[in-house]
Amino acid sequence: MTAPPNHALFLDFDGTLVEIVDRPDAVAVGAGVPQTLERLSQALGGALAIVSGRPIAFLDGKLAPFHGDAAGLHGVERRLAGVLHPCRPEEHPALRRGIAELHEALDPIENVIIEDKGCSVAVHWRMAPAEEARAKGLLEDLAARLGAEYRIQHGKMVAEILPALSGKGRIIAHFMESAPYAGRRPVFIGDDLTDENGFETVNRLGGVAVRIGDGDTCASHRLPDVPALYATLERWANAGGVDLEGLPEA
Ligand SMILES: O=P(O)(O)OC[C@H]1O[C@H](O[C@H]2O[C@H](CO)[C@@H](O)[C@H](O)[C@H]2O)[C@H](O)[C@@H](O)[C@@H]1O
Repeated sequence: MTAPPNHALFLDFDGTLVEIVDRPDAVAVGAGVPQTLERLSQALGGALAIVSGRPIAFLDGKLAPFHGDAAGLHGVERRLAGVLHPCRPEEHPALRRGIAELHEALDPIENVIIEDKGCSVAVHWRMAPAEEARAKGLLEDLAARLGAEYRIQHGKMVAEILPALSGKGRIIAHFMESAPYAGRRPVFIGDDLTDENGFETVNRLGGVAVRIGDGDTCASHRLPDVPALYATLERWANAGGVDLEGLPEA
């Protein structure tokens, strides 16, 4: 069956294109998935973007040789049609000082991980669940001191501080105003709280949201897990585009 050539596809990374693992740097993309993404991107006329909380440089390292459109740090940085708008850590001096303070407070605590992403910072307690309250408390204190230019984003056993003008919904809407996305129907696939904001946007734009795994969601459709997504992407690449028929409802 040939899929109609009218979709734009947005894909989250952690929990969607890779399984959730204990250490943020230990994620691994399935064999052949970057090639599938490349074929699917070509079938969609380039209207395929990775939309993640990770830095774009990290995504590039994990997804090579795929090097398509991407939004990193929940939209703080973006690459569209090969043009990169990077995040600039030097524009965030107060955040940088705050990250140094977080290191002082949290480095002595075993298995709490600080992920410094330049213009944002995530604190992970997956390997130290008893430290959740302390980690969140320190981040909330720092966010309060940083003021209205920053916000907190909660995720799976992680919380992060980001520039306030970030969000997956906002960046998906931005991509949808530009070629080759404009005029297409957006489809966004993700797994986490951070993706619900993107789901709301594609719903508003008449698109389709797909949640990976369990949990309350405003997505209309659901896939059970990462392998099910891999199979779906492969099927779509072979069909020449996104085909929503048969996708389970949420
Ligand atoms: O927007 P995403 O691509 O889904 O990224 C969201 C955050 O995901 C990462 O953390 C999550 O995955 C880790 C690796 O599996 C896991 O150890 C952690 O518990 C999860 O919360 C990533 O490390 C963050 O930077 C992303 O913002």
